[in-house]
Amino acid sequence: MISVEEALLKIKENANDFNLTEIISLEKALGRVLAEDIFAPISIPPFRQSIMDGYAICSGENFDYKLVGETKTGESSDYELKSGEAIRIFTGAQVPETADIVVMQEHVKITADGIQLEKHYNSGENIRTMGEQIKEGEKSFLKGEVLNPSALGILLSFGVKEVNVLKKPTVSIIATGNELVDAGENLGQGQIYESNSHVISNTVKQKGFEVVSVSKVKDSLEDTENAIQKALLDSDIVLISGGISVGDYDFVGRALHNLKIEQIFYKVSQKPGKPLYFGKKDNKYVFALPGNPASTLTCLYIYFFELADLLMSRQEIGLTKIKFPISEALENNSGRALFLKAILKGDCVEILTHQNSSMLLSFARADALVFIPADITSVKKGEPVTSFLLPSQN
Ligand SMILES: Nc1nc2c(c(=O)[nH]1)N[C@H]1C(S)=C(S)[C@@H](COP(=O)(O)OP(=O)(O)OC[C@H]3O[C@@H](n4cnc5c(N)ncnc54)[C@H](O)[C@@H]3O)O[C@H]1N2
Ligand code: MOO
Repeated sequence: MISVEEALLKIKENANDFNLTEIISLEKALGRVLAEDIFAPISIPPFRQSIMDGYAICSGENFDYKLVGETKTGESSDYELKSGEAIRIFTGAQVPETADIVVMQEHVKITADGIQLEKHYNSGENIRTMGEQIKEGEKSFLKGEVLNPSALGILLSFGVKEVNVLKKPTVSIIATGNELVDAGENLGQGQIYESNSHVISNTVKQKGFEVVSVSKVKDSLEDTENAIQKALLDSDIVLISGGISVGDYDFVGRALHNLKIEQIFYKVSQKPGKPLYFGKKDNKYVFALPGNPASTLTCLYIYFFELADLLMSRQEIGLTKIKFPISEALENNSGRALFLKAILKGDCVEILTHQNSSMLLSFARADALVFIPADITSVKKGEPVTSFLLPSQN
């Protein structure tokens, strides 16, 4: 059995095998991660631009300027102005090479053959120079940056239509167990309604990944093997619920072995979620999540989120960790690390009741998972404890 820290390290060591990229249109690129550096194909702005509505002048000896033409926004402007000449110009319009100042229209008087300035202007005023924001050829974005609306705005202003991003892994879900019945069906003796596949699917979507298939299998080696094999063809990550413990009808471990999935780890010294399995085949990943609902969800938040963020080259990996003083003392005699459902109250974190791995209700109300390392047997009231903040649950 390995420690939580070792398990997270093993995920990190194995996450770089994925590294797949795809070219997508900018319309679909919000929130995606750049797969390569981007160099500006053109300067921004691409020409000298007027910042104001007014007059572009070629500065002269006095305040009087002769008006010789006009450039509207969107037109090219190749006036060859001589000192003392001006053209009418508008915000965003091209300033001719021979003009060195744009004068706001509020600061001029109209004269018989042109304009008279009412104040002194310095050379370059009210002109955006070409490439003022970004020069052609400049490295504008780095591999790994997330494309937010403004980044996409810049790419559009480059005239770009497509972008090379990291491929988002796709996910398949398999729920195992003879006892499972879908909501709406009759519940026989010994049966329970199936919930894990939905919890997993919603948590995967919360992370922004696509679920491409959800299947349910009975406790049979053949069915389990077939379902895993199909899921590996359909998707990049396979998440299996239940059947990973040591019972006679827990077939997931044997199925994974028969399918020659490379086991990276099995069993983590933690509560809940001890029989967690992580493996890979080529650049596909498999988590077999212990079937108890709170174990399944804890393992998703701690380990699947870690893998997901690593595969997407995110800057922040896994749930945000903050230390808060604990509101009551606690004991840990399990010999395993604990992940405890907790709420934030004032400046403190309070451990909720109903922590059993079968209990999901406390999770529904939790803000955080408090982590108590395996070697810590007691924590005093007020001691700071590591708290993994849960993503907003709505
Ligand atoms: N002899 C031992 N027995 C067990 C051990 C052990 O070390 N030695 N570990 C226990 C721990 S810890 C856990 S956790 C469970 C995990 O077992 P499995 O992953 O094989 O899960 P199942 O037995 O299939 O299910 C456990 C529990 O969860 C319910 N369940 C399963 N799937 C769903 C679902 N899709 N929706 C809702 N609920 C589900 C299932 O009915 C069981 O009650 O093993 C212990 N045993
Ligand atoms: O490790 Mo299990 O998830 O405690 O019930």
